[in-house]
Amino acid sequence: AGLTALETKSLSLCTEQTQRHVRCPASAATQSPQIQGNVFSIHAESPPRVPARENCTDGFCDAETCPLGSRLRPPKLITGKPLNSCQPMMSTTCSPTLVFMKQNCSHFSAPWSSSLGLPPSLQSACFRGRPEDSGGLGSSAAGAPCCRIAAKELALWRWVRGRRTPLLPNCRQRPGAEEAPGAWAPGPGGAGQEAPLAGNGSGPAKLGSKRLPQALIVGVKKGGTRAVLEFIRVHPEVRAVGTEPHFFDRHYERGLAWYRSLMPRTHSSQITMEKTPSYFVTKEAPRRIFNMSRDTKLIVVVRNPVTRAISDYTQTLSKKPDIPTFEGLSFQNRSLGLVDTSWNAIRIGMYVVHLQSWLQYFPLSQIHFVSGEKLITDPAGEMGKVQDFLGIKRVITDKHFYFNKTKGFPCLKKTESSTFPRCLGKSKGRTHVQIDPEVIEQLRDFYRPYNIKFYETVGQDFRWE
Ligand SMILES: Nc1ncnc2c1ncn2[C@@H]1O[C@H](COP(=O)(O)OS(=O)(=O)O)[C@@H](OP(=O)(O)O)[C@H]1O
Repeated sequence: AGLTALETKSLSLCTEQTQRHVRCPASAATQSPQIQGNVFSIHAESPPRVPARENCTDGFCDAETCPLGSRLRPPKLITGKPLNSCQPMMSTTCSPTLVFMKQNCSHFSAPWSSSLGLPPSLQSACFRGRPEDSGGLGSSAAGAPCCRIAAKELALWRWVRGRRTPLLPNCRQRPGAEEAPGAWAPGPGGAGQEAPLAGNGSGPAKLGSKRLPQALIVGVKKGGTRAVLEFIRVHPEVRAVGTEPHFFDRHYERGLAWYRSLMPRTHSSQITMEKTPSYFVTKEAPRRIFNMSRDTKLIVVVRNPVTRAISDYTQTLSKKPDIPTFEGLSFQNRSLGLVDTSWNAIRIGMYVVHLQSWLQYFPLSQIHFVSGEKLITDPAGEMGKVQDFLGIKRVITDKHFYFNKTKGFPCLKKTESSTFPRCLGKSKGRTHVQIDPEVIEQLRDFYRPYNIKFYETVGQDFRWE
């Protein structure tokens, strides 16, 4: 069974940019293959900026390094390449479907291509994936040899065929492995409401609709937001966007329909979520979120603001080694103890200041504060409270976590998409730069009144002193 002309073309429509983002599975997961005229293409818009591929590792993308818009480059047609030399093209294959498959690829073991019924030209272009292609997700990378690229191609192939073929018959599939919802999603819908899929009761229709989120993790940067999102999405009643959409801060002009198109498909009983930590310090975000829905539940992961600032600085330093010292940036006048509140790393930690904007639109009962510290020492306890807040059964419990000594953090025994244990990526749980203890003391003094006011406002003592 050879590919039709259309299918052949589809494989040649890949972009350089997408290749660079091949490690951004979740962001890609919102792209949708589209048939445009006679060719296969990607629904695309220009990105605000393009992160380097190496900044987008582990399937977890940092806000700064992997903005959602970055993947939305207009596709370039790669011409003149014969199909049987398309390995690089395959690695640039450009759709959500494809990248989602990456997550499942550890469920396959090669050889797989012959089981696909692909033509020999395509089979020869496939290869056994390297272990790191299995998703690069911490300890799960030890899984079966995996064909990330092959898996993508398979997904594309299946998508083009317009049906969901059974998973590879000759491949080992781990029990419990399941395809991510939204994997076979069509292009972005119209208005901001639900977008149910047309269907005949099989395939995508089973996956539900794209809905605007009912709950958001709005902050704070470096508080532990990724951990909360990855932990909560294990819950069967929660589906979440993997990358940070930055809709309410950077992309608001794109409209709710665009935003909704990024969402995973959910059933009516499921909660759609996303996390973008910068919302918490974005002046317009509370009003914009309120305008989307006044019932939106808000989660804020807070952490000792001094440690948070150092974490923030450590992250920036890892990308820009030439920046001034933390000590230098923290003060307008160090000897006078005058802290520079215009520096974002400092300003973000003045939680009570930012909270005021939220309280103008949302009652406190609609905002849940997670302790970033307890999230590390007692993840199940903190996640229990998150589940209560979301009004869902306490499914995520102690038995979902184990402490990974190498990582020094709690990790998941299994995830939403994999039965392998998984820790967060390298950018989570970094060793912090050493800071002059005197500066730390000065910053503690600076934050104390803000912290106290914050505890009073939210009725919770986070014990950062
Ligand atoms: N289980 C687990 N594994 C790894 N890391 C964990 C975990 N729980 C909380 N944390 C803490 O999360 C901090 C990163 O916070 P965020 O995910 O909010 O960062 S970001 O704003 O999205 O960049 C990160 O900060 P650093 O330690 O400074 O890197 C971690 O301390």
